[in-house]
Amino acid sequence: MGVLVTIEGVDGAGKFTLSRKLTLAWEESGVDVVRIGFPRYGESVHADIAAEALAGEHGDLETSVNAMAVLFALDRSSAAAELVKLTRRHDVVILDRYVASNAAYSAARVHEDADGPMVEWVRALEFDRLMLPVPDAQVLLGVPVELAEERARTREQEDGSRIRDAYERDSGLQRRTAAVYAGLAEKQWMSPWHVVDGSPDGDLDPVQLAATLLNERSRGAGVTT
Ligand SMILES: Nc1ncnc2c1ncn2[C@@H]1O[C@H](COP(=O)(O)OP(=O)(O)OP(=O)(O)O)[C@@H](O)[C@H]1O
Ligand SMILES: Cc1cn([C@H]2C[C@H](O)[C@@H](COP(=O)(O)O)O2)c(=O)[nH]c1=O
Repeated sequence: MGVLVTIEGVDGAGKFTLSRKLTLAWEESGVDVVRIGFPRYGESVHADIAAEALAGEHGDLETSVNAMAVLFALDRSSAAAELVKLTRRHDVVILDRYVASNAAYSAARVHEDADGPMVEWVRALEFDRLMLPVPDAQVLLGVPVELAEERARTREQEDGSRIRDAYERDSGLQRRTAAVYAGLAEKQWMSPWHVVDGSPDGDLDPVQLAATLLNERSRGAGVTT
């Protein structure tokens, strides 16, 4: 079995960029890696409806925290069998966002923390009911929220197809989401977490991180909730 690794963080933190650097580092050392990003826009109707809701379509759908979370969860559910298969066939499967995104954003939307009922609801829905595979390791890419917001704004100006959605425009939500993520990492929610500093003066070394993550399966992932 390969290692199932996730990258988590607020919007604009640099998750996609980091997942590419990690993928490159693994490939350069001969590790067989596959990368998947959630939500799976263009591949999953649930993901596309969620994106449309965040862009203002579908009436009051976006106002329901649980309905949005169920859409994101169903997107993952329809990829569950494939995830298990990929983890058997490759050394590493790296996911850009996964279940912890739903836990962090949903809890933040209802002003709860990592110990609240929303995080437990997401855990029961996705891991118990939908039986999604539990990651071997989760990486929290920490950057100051102001920097992440600035990056998302710049990306919007440079790429007309990346218009900021309702969550990205909500500074309070981004701050609360960062706090819930910190709480999930602190309690090592579901699997070991690695908190890395993605700020410009941080000491993030993708090559070193890639090596550390590769060892997670052999370390034997302990599960805490
Ligand atoms: N280390 C970095 N230094 C400078 N700019 C960066 C860095 N990492 C990412 N960026 C830039 O910040 C923007 C957001 O990065 P990226 O798309 O990787 O973030 P993300 O966390 O995947 O975003 P989202 O969750 O909103 O899709 C991009 O324009 C990217 O080029
Ligand atoms: C996967 C997932 C995502 N979200 C949130 C996080 C973002 O604000 C939006 C869209 O995701 P993207 O990475 O910016 O394309 O949705 C969420 O609340 N729950 C999830 O499971």
